Amino acid sequence: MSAYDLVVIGGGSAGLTAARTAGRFGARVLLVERDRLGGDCLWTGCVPSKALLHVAAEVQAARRAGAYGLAADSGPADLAAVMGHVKGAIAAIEPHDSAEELQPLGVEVAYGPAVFTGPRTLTAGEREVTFRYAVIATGSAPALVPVPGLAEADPLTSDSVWDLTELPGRLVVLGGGPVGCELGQAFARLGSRVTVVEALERLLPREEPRASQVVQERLEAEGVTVVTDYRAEKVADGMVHGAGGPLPYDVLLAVTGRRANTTGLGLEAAGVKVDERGNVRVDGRLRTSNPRVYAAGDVTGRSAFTHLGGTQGASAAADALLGVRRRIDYAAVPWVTFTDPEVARVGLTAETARTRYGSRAQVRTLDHERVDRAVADGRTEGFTTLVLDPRGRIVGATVVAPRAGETIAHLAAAVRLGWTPSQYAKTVHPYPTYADGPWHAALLDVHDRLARHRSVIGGLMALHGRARR
Ligand SMILES: Cc1cc2nc3c(=O)[nH]c(=O)nc-3n(C[C@H](O)[C@H](O)[C@H](O)COP(=O)(O)OP(=O)(O)OC[C@H]3O[C@@H](n4cnc5c(N)ncnc54)[C@H](O)[C@@H]3O)c2cc1C
Ligand SMILES: NC(=O)c1ccc[n+]([C@@H]2O[C@H](COP(=O)([O-])OP(=O)(O)OC[C@H]3O[C@@H](n4cnc5c(N)ncnc54)[C@H](O)[C@@H]3O)[C@@H](O)[C@H]2O)c1
Repeated sequence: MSAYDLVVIGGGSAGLTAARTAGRFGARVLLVERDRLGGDCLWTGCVPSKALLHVAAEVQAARRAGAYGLAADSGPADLAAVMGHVKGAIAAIEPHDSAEELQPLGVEVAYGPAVFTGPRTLTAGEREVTFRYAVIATGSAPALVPVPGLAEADPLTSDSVWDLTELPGRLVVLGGGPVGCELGQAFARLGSRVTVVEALERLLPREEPRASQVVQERLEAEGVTVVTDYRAEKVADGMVHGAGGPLPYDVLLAVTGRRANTTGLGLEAAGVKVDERGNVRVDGRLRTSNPRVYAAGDVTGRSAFTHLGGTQGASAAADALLGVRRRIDYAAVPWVTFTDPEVARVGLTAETARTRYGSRAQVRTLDHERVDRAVADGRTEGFTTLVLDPRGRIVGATVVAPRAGETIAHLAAAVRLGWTPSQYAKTVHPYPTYADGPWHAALLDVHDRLARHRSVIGGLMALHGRARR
């Protein structure tokens, strides 16, 4: 039986980062992967989706070229060529996540499913292993909602959509969350007739209502049919059926959420408990109910993003091996939905702030008609919202704009550091960029405060004038 300081189960974003971190500490580390290193992000998530969105954006730009006197091509794209670009991006990134890259860090890789056999033992494929600590980083998988006929219709999911070789004619996307909106827009731009169906009253229901509205208007302007408040009741005869009428499809894509991968892991043998939603239950230090076993990434239900999964993986490894407690400030973790325009957020929405602070919450919104870069690009539909707590600190922000994902990083720092808008505004931002949105939103607050303290400033000016006389 081989013994390790740390055994990491799952070689996705969370597991790879946990293993690399532990390897850098000089620990004896085993990473167990049942399939292929890289996980969801590399093979079926972030990388393929962003590569697809890139091609779709280029196709969209070509379609608009007619407005500037160039011959615009309005036919459908060649999906095989598009997927060639997607696979190229995966192939270029794959080596960074490989066993060869891990080896110099002292991380061993074993292939096969990991199954706990006791609180400090597991099998990794054929091997029996003991560990001082383990990190469960087995991720999540697409979950089908229990709609009669849906499973039988064998819809595509975000796992299998990458195997398409021909562009769907009529594509119905069940689920208007980030995956549904990103993929729905991409396929529409490539030439499919897309219907995005959302059970709740708006797309991207976790975001600011205005962000949902901007995205819906954009999708509709690009030919997508958006159906909200629609509960699918049955799938039969090539149609989704619900109170809103039948929705016929050639290809059905079900992207209605995900479920943690815990089946067959032997969690009971390890004394690891799951919560009522099937996620591995963790405390603030990412320890499970077995203090020798940690969990990180999607499997915890406390992360659905690569950057957060990685951060959790590193924290879990440092906590286990060094006793270093790195509290993750979840309130300051940004995320982005990569539609066009992008929807980027950190922290509270205006509504959650009002629920928490009542009327003492303050909200500053700047329309991007006031952002010169947006005007130059013809992209003034976006906006920036800053949400302030009663002490005037930035506790939330939403940016809707092209490249909002780049803009949100500085706002995440502001939330983490508890900055007020005036502290944020002290950093000079380059002109003309979309970062002007948050900067000017912060300046709005500064100017408002100046206006409210006009008499004090008047007094100061008078004093200064007298001193100079
Ligand atoms: C379409 C799509 C687009 C996305 N886009 C983004 C984005 O733009 N930005 C972003 O931040 N996030 C994005 N995400 C989310 C992101 O992909 C996930 O949050 C992230 O990949 C989760 O990482 P993880 O390490 O927790 O799990 P995973 O990456 O799923 O890795 C888990 C690994 O564990 C292995 N495994 C499972 N069970 C066992 C077992 N018993 N034994 C051994 N190995 C096992 C699996 O084979 C897998 O390799 C997207 C997701 C989807 C579906
Ligand atoms: N850019 C990113 O960081 C990114 C991109 C994609 C996905 N992700 C993450 O991956 C996870 C999964 O994303 P997702 O979009 O699959 O799930 P999700 O849970 O975020 O969204 C699913 C949507 O489907 C809707 N829905 C549920 N049942 C339905 C039904 N019967 N009919 C119609 N609609 C229904 C839900 O109301 C919800 O809006 C999310 O947590 C997301 O944050 C991140």
